[in-house]
Amino acid sequence: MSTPLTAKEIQDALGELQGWARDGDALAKTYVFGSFREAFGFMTRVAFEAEALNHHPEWTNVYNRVVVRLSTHDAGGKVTAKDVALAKRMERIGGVK
Ligand SMILES: C[C@H](O)[C@H](O)[C@H]1CNC2=NC(N)=NC(=O)C2=N1
Repeated sequence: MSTPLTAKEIQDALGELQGWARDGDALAKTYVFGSFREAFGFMTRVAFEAEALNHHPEWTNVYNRVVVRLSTHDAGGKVTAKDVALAKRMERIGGVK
């Protein structure tokens, strides 16, 4: 069972995650790319990371934009360390947008 992070732990994590914010009980970021191909390439690479982590994003793609929300279903939809880990992997892939 994943343990939900405290509000302070979430804020501390967000301090290291550029462009991310708390959205209810999730971490959220909107990535904007130069094209659909770039956006979908990002999603493809993240998909393999998510599988490796066994932790998956809730995301929407419209053309060059990918809206991401991360929370942990197994923790009642709260934010856990797994969400922070996946966000950091996404930052390494997507970089600063
Ligand atoms: C059965 C499978 O291991 C679980 O459903 C995993 C898969 N990916 C997941 N992703 C997310 N975001 N939260 C989870 O609790 C979760 N659990």
